[in-house]
Amino acid sequence: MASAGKPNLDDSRRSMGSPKLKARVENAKDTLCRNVTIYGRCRYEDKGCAFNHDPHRLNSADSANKKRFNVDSPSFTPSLLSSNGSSTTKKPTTISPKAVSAAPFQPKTVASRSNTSTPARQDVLAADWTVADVQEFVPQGFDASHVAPLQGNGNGGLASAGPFDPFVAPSTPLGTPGAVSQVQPNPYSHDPTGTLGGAFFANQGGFQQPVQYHLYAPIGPHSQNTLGYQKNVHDLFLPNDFREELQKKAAATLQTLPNTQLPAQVDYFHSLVPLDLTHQKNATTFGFPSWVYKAQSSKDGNFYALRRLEGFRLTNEKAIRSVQAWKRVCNGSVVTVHDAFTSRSFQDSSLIFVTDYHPLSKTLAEQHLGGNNRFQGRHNPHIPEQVLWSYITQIANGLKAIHSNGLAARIIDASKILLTGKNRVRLNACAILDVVQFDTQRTITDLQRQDLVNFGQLIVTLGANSPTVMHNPTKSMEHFTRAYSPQLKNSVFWLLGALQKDQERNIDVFITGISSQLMSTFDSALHLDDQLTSDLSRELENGRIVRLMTKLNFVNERPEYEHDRQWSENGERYFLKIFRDYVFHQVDAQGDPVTDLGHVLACLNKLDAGTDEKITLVSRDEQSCFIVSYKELKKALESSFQALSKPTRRMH
Ligand SMILES: Nc1ncnc2c1ncn2[C@@H]1O[C@H](COP(=O)(O)OP(=O)(O)OP(=O)(O)O)[C@@H](O)[C@H]1O
Repeated sequence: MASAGKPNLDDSRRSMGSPKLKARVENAKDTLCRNVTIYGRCRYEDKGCAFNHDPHRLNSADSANKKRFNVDSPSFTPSLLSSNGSSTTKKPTTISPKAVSAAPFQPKTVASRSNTSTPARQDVLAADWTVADVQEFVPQGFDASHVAPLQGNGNGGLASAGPFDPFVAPSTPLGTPGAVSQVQPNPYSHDPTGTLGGAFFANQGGFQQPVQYHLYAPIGPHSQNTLGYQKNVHDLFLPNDFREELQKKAAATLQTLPNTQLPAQVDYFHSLVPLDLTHQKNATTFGFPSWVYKAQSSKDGNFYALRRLEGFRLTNEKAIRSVQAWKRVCNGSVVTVHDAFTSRSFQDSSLIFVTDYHPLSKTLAEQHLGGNNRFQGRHNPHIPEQVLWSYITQIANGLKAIHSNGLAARIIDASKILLTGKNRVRLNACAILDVVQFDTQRTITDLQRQDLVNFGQLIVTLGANSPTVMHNPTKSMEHFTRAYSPQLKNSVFWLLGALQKDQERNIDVFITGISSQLMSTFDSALHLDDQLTSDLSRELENGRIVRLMTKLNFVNERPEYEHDRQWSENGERYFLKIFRDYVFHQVDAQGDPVTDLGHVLACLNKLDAGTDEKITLVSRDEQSCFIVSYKELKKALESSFQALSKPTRRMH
């Protein structure tokens, strides 16, 4: 009930000189910092955090301090509790002060993903040789788990390597001392420890308390020419096409193939689904027919791509050891290699390579050349120069990582480069020739120069939209010169001449030569990053609101409490019941339902934030009318939910 005699306890409007505020700052010293409770320590302890960081000091404090955990406690949850905000024309309603101690919503159990989706490993079809069998010297205490992402994550899995934020002092060591230098921390990644991502309890970092979670600040980029009335509900959520793409990728990842002839188990993989579009045996690339499958790992429950080389017999155990070096190539332009082993699961002797799986990816040949020589007559659209430069930049990035690891890609072919997103390419099927043609006499420098030549031929082939264009080099170069800028032509010519010994030609020199194009591709990547951040911020609210609605629905309309006056028709639950009508069941002047998503989101956000704004709630029979603040509703919801979570507290 809105009691006239009580002061208005609206903190946000208080002046700094308020005696109550001063008392709060005093009290903070006696309040254990919530960062200490949650994380064990507060990184702002020496940087001005006003709260107490020594639990012992708190324990020894006199009992008067304990009394300070009351409505004035400067905690994260708005804890002002009084009957000042509500009024009823029928019966006075108060909220129990116990609501103040209501804990925040925590899901009770979190099922481990691998526990639910992963059957136990069965070692019935053990392989003859695996990379893991053949131990190799690993320099400086290298920990493979730091560089082996389980799924491609767009930045080559660096997120798992303990990214480094140059603006934040690290709270934990970045990795084992002496970790291999190739595993560079990504300065653009977010703090994976979550220490900054969660609620920020101390009065630090410019946050005002309470944090106004219901305030929306749209993050750019914004479309320039839209007026207010042109906005619609889609502006609040992920763009439809992006959502659709993510859903299709998830569906492809989870696809299974019942009644398949494929083996049920290949070493530690199961649920194989073929990814090849044709059943034609093609041994041109590797010297053996190769097949690609999606499969789920029994070790970690994740999905991988398995490439099988049919009929391969391993004669030299050192050959498969060469894959160890590939496991260390962790780059956004290379499909990460995880493992290799021989297997008899396909009733033959096969060599299996395990790599990242990129759902719904196509090869560049499928995208631009009409598949593998199959539809040569088909007209393929011309690839714009900017797209070619983007491919060149990404492939150069991949080659740089490969060459600086002392390796060579050996296959740079349109049929072995994956398009995993819009204009996003990754070198695939690396490592295979290192095993299959282990006995090659060519030096690594020679193979790296050959990579550059293959790279040049790939660009000419793509530029001409024809897989056979390199059969007639003069004609193809003439075409390329006509269709593209001199800078692009010169770069490609330089690559094609990489085997000439006249001058030093390596990937570093090439990258220096195309630096202006690197900047433009980098800028596009930054724009994409901005766009994705903006899209992500729209989704930010959804998670919170789902949790809030879940809580509301837990509390409202429980049949087992139907005759419990304490539960549904009395006290705080009654507010919530009428509040539910206020949010979802409003009708307009004609009695038609109001389905205004904006109203729902605004109400729920205010509820989540516990604002001081008051609303009028009218019961369905129009006999009761409450004026109640969101702050009180929030407390009512918290305490009702707590009562549900703790059965012993039930009132019957
Ligand atoms: N790591 C991967 N993740 C997802 N899909 C992949 C992966 N590797 C290959 N694929 C898909 O599997 C299919 C077959 O790949 P493959 O490399 O065998 O190409 P191909 O066009 O069949 O060439 P070839 O005729 O030489 O075998 C392609 O559609 C490709 O997009």
